[in-house]
Amino acid sequence: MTSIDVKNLTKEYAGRRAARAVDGLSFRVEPGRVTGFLGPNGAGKSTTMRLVLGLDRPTSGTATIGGRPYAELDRPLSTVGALLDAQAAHPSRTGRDHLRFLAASNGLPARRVDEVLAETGLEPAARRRIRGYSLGMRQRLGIAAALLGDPRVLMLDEPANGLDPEGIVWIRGLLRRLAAEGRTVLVSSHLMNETATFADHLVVLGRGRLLADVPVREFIDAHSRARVRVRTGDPVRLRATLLAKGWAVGEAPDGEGRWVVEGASAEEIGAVTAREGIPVFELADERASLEQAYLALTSDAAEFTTVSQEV
Ligand SMILES: Nc1ncnc2c1ncn2[C@@H]1O[C@H](COP(=O)(O)OP(=O)(O)OP(=O)(O)O)[C@@H](O)[C@H]1O
Repeated sequence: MTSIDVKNLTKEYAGRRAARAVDGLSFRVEPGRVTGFLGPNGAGKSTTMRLVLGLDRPTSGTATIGGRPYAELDRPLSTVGALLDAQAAHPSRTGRDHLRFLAASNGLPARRVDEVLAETGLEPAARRRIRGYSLGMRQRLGIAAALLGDPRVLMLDEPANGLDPEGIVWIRGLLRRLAAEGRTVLVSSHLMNETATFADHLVVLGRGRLLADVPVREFIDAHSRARVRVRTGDPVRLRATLLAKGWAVGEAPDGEGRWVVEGASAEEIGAVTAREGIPVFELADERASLEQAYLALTSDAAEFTTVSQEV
């Protein structure tokens, strides 16, 4: 089983303000699931990926793939495939030549080029020069390159960037399939709701530190409060009754007489309104989105509370 292990990893960049891009970071990325790697701009996601791939040296700590540093892997492209910068391919080459070059220089069979071109839907553009590729096509080419060695581990930095809606559906399916095949899949993103559509697990960074290492569902439950949406024929009495019971009531944005009650369940509100004889036309639990939970966690940068899960 090939996991990514980051232990006490720290990276300081020399400069005017010696900043810690990564600060004492420890987490493990497990095989067989998609791990979403989240955090605001500058949180340290790309730096962490670069350190795992041996593209940068850590100030302290270790990053290993299957227990070994990247530099010690015998056939790196067959162990880990990465998409870091979709602009990295040479613009005057065709997509196919770019992949052929990568395959030849890494001792990979040429048939893999056709396989990954088919996998990423790039066959029609394979003989065109990369300079004419759209951002979405460059992303697909970067993903094709990552898949070339049929690796057990994939690390993709914002793979959905520039993809059209069809491309987004495609990448979701691809990520799910790669995980179902038992591969280790780490995917960074800014888009929380998007990440929830494909990730099983989350690693969240803030200012280079670990904020959360949890299953997606547990993350939402831990960081969002229950709330209920209720529509009534007697809003004045409903509001007064709920406030008297200590619930926070705010008017719902639809302006059609629906109220949102924070920190309550539909059962609780149903019981109260039945007891008080307040007519209720609608009553529903609302699920807080991952976006809300994520913002709640990262907005308070001072509160670096770590929610970790033993693995
Ligand atoms: N080569 C470098 N020299 C100096 N500082 C750097 C360098 N690379 C990154 N940093 C700094 O390290 C911090 C982390 O950046 P990083 O790119 O890893 O974050 P990120 O989470 O990937 O952000 P984004 O989502 O914006 O890509 C930032 O403050 C950034 O300015």
